[in-house]
This record gives sequence, structure tokens and C-alpha cells, in this order.
Amino acid sequence: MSLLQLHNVSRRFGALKALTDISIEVQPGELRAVIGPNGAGKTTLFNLISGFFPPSEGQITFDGRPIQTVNPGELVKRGIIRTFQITEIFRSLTVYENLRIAVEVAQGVNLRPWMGRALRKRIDDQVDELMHLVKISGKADRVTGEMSHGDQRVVEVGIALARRPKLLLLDEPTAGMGDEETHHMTALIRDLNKNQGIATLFVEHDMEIVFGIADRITVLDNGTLLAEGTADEIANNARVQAAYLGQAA
Ligand SMILES: Nc1ncnc2c1ncn2[C@@H]1O[C@H](COP(=O)(O)OP(=O)(O)OP(=O)(O)O)[C@@H](O)[C@H]1O
Repeated sequence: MSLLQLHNVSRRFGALKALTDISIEVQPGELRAVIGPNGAGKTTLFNLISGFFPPSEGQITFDGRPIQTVNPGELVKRGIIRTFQITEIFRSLTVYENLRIAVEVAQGVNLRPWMGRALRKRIDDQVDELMHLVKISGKADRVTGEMSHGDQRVVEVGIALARRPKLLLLDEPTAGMGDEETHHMTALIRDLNKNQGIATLFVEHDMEIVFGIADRITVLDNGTLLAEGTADEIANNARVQAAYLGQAA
């Protein structure tokens, strides 16, 4: 069964058709890139999947249940977790503190005035595990606001993982990063997908990254689904070359 299914989904803003008749299926454990020229509808697609607004038409199914009218908070509980282009961290807190809050919130224990030793140990272990997963243990005591943009985004991914996502939505995960940071983030996305089996959809403008790590690629153009397939299929697709890659070259 597909993890996520969009069936004939459209979204209009007044007279503007941001997405038209989109049908997509994402399998569990898949790493998929969503690409397309500016204004193609990538962000609108993410907004629909994460419940920021409903489709004008069509159905969206996640984990076998319709979600097109489910609100973002409930979708987070069901396992759809999204990170944004703008980092969402507590800048005055350390890496450890940020991740600890994320774990406590995810566990529903953040407002407890007192925590038993066993629970505290479990939370501590999860924070350690998260830092290990995103490979930031060595910077646990750094104040996040003073870290590089790349490191901040890594912390943000850690925060997202605290929710134990079934589907991770990454909005331009390497935007604004230098070469080394880009390499680190790209390796992290691939490792999380391969080792943790987290299905991941990411919007990315850097074609080297897209073609380097994605299992499948969805190409949007002007609100329509232009093509979908493996990296090889997309690279050899004449319509994609004409509409997008040719333009980018
Ligand atoms: N909330 C909104 N209200 C009105 N129009 C919108 C809204 N969100 C998106 N649009 C329009 O929908 C179209 C698709 O926009 P969208 O942001 O989804 O494209 P995109 O592929 O993410 O572009 P970019 O790569 O530039 O971020 C654009 O014409 C945009 O102006």
C-alpha cells in the first residue's frame, strides 16, 4: 500500500490554478525529489500534504486514511513532519536543549513540573540518539543561534525526527549552504532514508543533489505533473529537458 496518495488533486487561488489534476503515489521508505521551475507548484504541493490548506478538488490519502481536511497539528501526530526554508529553532538555546524540548513535546511531557528518574533517563537517551542520528553530538553545548546556517538546519532535522516521522517533508534542505554543509546535509538525508527507512519528499533546486540521491523524481511545471520516474528516466525525458533542465542549463 502506498504511504501517500494524491488522487486528481487541484488547488486554485482565485482564478490562479497553482496545481491541476495531480496524482502521485509515494511508497514507504521512498526518497523522492520534487522539482520544477519557479512557480511550478512545489510549495503548494507541500502545503496540501501538510494540511496548511485543503485541495480545491481531489483526495489525499496518508497511511490508508483520507487527510485532505485534516489540520496540520493532527497530521504531525499521524507522522507527516515538515521542515521549512526558514529555520525553526530556539536560537538562544543549545543544541541539546533544543532537541530535549523537541523530544519532551513529542512525548507530551514538556509541561510536567516533575519527572521521574526512569522517564528522565528515557528522554535523555532519545536526545542522545537524535544527536547521534544527525551527527551533531560533538556540538551538543553550542548555542544554536551562534552556529552556522548548515548546522542550524541539521538541528532542525533533528527536531523533526523527534516526532518519529513516517513521512518527512524537506523544503529546500540545502538552501543557502556552502559546499561542505551541502554535502553533510545531503549525506544526512540519504542516511536517514536508507538506515531509518523514513519516507522523504524534498524540494530541491540543486540538480546534482536531486539526481545524486533521489529514488524517484516528480517534476512539476506550471501546476501540472510533467513527469515522474527514476533519475535516469527523468534525465532522458525530452519534455523535462525542454521545460526545465534545458532552461536551467
Ligand atoms: N497562498 C497563495 N495565494 C495565492 N497564490 C499562491 C499562494 N501560494 C502559491 N500561490 C501561487 O501558486 C503558484 C505556485 O506557487 P508555489 O509557491 O507553489 O511554486 P513553487 O514551485 O514552490 O515556486 P518556487 O520554486 O519559486 O518556490 C504561483 O503562481 C504562486 O504565486
